[in-house]
Amino acid sequence: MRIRFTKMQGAGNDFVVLDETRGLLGLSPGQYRFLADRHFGVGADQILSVRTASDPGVDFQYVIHNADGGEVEQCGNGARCFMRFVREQGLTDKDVVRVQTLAGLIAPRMNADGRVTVDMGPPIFEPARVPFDDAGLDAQPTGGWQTWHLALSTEAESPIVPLAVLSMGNPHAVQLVPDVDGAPVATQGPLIERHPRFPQRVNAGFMQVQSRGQVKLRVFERGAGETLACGTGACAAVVAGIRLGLLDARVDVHTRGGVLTIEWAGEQGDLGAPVFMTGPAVTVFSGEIDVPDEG
Ligand SMILES: N[C@H](CCC[C@H](N)C(=O)O)C(=O)O
Repeated sequence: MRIRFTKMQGAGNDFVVLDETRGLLGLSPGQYRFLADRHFGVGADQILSVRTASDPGVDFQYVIHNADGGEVEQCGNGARCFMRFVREQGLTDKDVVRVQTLAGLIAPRMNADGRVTVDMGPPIFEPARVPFDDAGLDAQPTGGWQTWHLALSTEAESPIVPLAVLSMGNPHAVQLVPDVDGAPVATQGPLIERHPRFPQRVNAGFMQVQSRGQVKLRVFERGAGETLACGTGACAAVVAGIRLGLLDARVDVHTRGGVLTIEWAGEQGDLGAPVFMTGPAVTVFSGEIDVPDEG
């Protein structure tokens, strides 16, 4: 099957974007994996599908697949690229669009400076909704909130890691590190991602707090490995930092691929306040590719 695609990136988190507004391609997990493959396909962290929405008042549907072919609920950097794509492709002339995702409605806005701000909706803290299996565990009071001290393997000398656990529609486990560049992302990332207490796996964040308004972040993403940036990961890390009493309401998140600005009013106690993420969205190139039928 020959398909057209657009390659995009948001702070170095890269995507293959497919316009399915005129008909669904019906791709299999294997075909998504092929498109994401950096040697045999196009290469991307996620595949984003742009589809029409059925509900009145909703402009588009946004479907996300990780590089491993699995469909997921949300992708923040992808939401910014989604906004740039629908404008550049002439699918809308609106400055703000309402987009239906598996995680619920989001509202990306194209700013005059070319950056995109997305209302990512409110964070979710209930363990069962992350989902996180907290059976038999005691949350450890940490700052103004809590962390969960998880052994990363059954071996005797396994590290015990204090994790802040929450969801942005997709699951996140965030830990504080003194130096993000020296953090054990490659070793602990996969162990956290597939930890048995996360029944749908989890994105593993490593956050270095530099001040109440500046952090550095690396994320080992569920289904993609370490990416240069993770938008929902940046949202989750800042919300966790605010709840732990370490951050103010507006934070610049320095990732390996660029800077994202996250704002959350939850510090004033409104835990249901939406999280706003602002950052870049870049079109790299468009092309066509033959996708093998078996995928
Ligand atoms: N790996 C994530 C999906 C992509 C999220 C990330 N690329 C972002 O910008 O939010 C997950 O499995 O939940």
